[in-house]
Amino acid sequence: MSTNLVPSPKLGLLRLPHADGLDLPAYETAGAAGMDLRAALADGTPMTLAPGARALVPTGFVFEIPQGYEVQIRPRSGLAFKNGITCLNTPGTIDSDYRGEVKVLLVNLGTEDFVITRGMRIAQMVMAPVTQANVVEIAEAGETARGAGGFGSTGV
Ligand SMILES: O=c1ccn([C@H]2C[C@H](O)[C@@H](COP(=O)(O)OP(=O)(O)OP(=O)(O)O)O2)c(=O)[nH]1
Ligand SMILES: [Mg+2]
Repeated sequence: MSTNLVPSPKLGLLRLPHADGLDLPAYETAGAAGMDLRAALADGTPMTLAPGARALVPTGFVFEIPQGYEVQIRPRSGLAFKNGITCLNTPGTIDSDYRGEVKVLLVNLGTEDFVITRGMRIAQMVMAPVTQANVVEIAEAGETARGAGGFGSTGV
């Protein structure tokens, strides 16, 4: 259930045949920012990620994201802490006009094999507003106190 004061934007989820029977992503608590994504692997054919290996894991859903929004795919902290499993391209970006299956790019940064089974919650998705910039090429960039200082220029 949404606790937002403004109406929640609609996120369409198109279930693909290999997601048959899997729970829809859902907010697990009233204030959750993300919804967990499940591995839509065939039953009985788990995927093993060896240390250092990466794999694209299917979620079994096509998203219909409203224009003006994106979906970010982020790691789950429990898997990262316990198993060294994270999303290689975090945060993954799902464009509002993408109509392919959403997949999760997992990498095993741990020291043990990690076995992914059907229905396992492998990552989370956060829907967020995006602003498309009006890009203009300029001749000079306006002066600021920071100038070109960065990468630790303000000290520790
Ligand atoms: O974790 C991810 C990241 C991306 N995508 C899908 C949706 C996204 O809209 C599309 C393109 O992603 P991105 O722009 O990050 O990849 P790219 O390498 O720039 O590919 P493209 O040239 O297709 O944009 O791939 C996923 O399913 N999972
Ligand atoms: Mg791209």
